[in-house]
Amino acid sequence: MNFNTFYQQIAQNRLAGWLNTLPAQLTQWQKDQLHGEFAQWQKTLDALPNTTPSNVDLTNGVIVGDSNDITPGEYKRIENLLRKFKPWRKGPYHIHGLHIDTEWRSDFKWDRLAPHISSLQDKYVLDIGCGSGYHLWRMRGNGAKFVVGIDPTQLFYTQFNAIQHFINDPAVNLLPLGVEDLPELEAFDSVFAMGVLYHRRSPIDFLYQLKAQLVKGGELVLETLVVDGDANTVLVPGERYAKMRNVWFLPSCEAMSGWLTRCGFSNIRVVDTDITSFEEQRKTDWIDTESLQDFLDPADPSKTIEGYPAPKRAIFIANK
Ligand SMILES: Nc1ncnc2c1ncn2[C@@H]1O[C@H](C[S@+](CC[C@H]([NH3+])C(=O)[O-])CC(=O)[O-])[C@@H](O)[C@H]1O
Repeated sequence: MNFNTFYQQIAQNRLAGWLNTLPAQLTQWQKDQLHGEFAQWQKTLDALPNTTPSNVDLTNGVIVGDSNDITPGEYKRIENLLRKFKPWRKGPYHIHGLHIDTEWRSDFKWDRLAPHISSLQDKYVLDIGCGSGYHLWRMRGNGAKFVVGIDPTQLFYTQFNAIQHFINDPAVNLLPLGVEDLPELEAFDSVFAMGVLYHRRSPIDFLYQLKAQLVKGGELVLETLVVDGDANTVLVPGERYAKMRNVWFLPSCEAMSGWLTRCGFSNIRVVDTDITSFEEQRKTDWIDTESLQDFLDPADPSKTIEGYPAPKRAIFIANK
């Protein structure tokens, strides 16, 4: 929980303006965290053994060393400690041969979008709502110069730090912030916002917040739940959608493209649509909670348990 290295880095780069607001925010955040489960997780992080990975592969996955780099005792210790950070939702991670088989195959999403995005070589990249940061590592593997993820969920921040413990790459960072905490940085070449728009009560304001992080001409990669329909179709579910409470707006692809146009984005493309499969989201022994199978109607998996269309996701790419 020491952000000094991050501050030193951004003082030297185009994010320097962020130093006007960020240290005060993070100092306040740190004051609020010094108790309960989070304090316990910090102790668990401190107990992780230091290792020297023989290789770090962020191109084909997030693959850190292999089991020959460590003793069987260290392997067991790493496994026991990392299991304390369940549920592991986004991944998978391979740490010295230990396969963290997460609920989501986040690599599937990466494979769907990777052929369509601009090269991240030497780019500044921001991932809003990055979860445990799986895609941050893949962005770095794609050549990004400096990667920042933000996510306000304490557990995901902790999981990121567990992976960072083994990779130790100062160019990849996760800050425990929400999108609403960001000033208008206008500094990132690419901004990713995946799986977040439907959690926002004001999706148009959210799109403006994303735009405010991009340099002129920069690229937005937005992934969200969509429904079938025309430019005027938007589903606002009842209290729950697929058992999730905080789901607000599910537009059709046409409606979503219209919102992006209204917010001043150009060159808007839908590069992929995909119905979430049981291969991509499923229960594993790295989560103790329910998963997709429990969220769909057992008699008709094309519907959620509430009777809405089952989760279908689309990837939009646009420029500022
Ligand atoms: N105000 C907020 N600001 C930023 N993030 C937030 C906020 N509120 C919640 N989140 C975060 O947004 C993420 C959404 S999950 C997508 C993960 C990844 N992007 C993925 O594409 O796999 C989607 C899902 O599982 O429903 C979570 O990690 C929240 O903590």
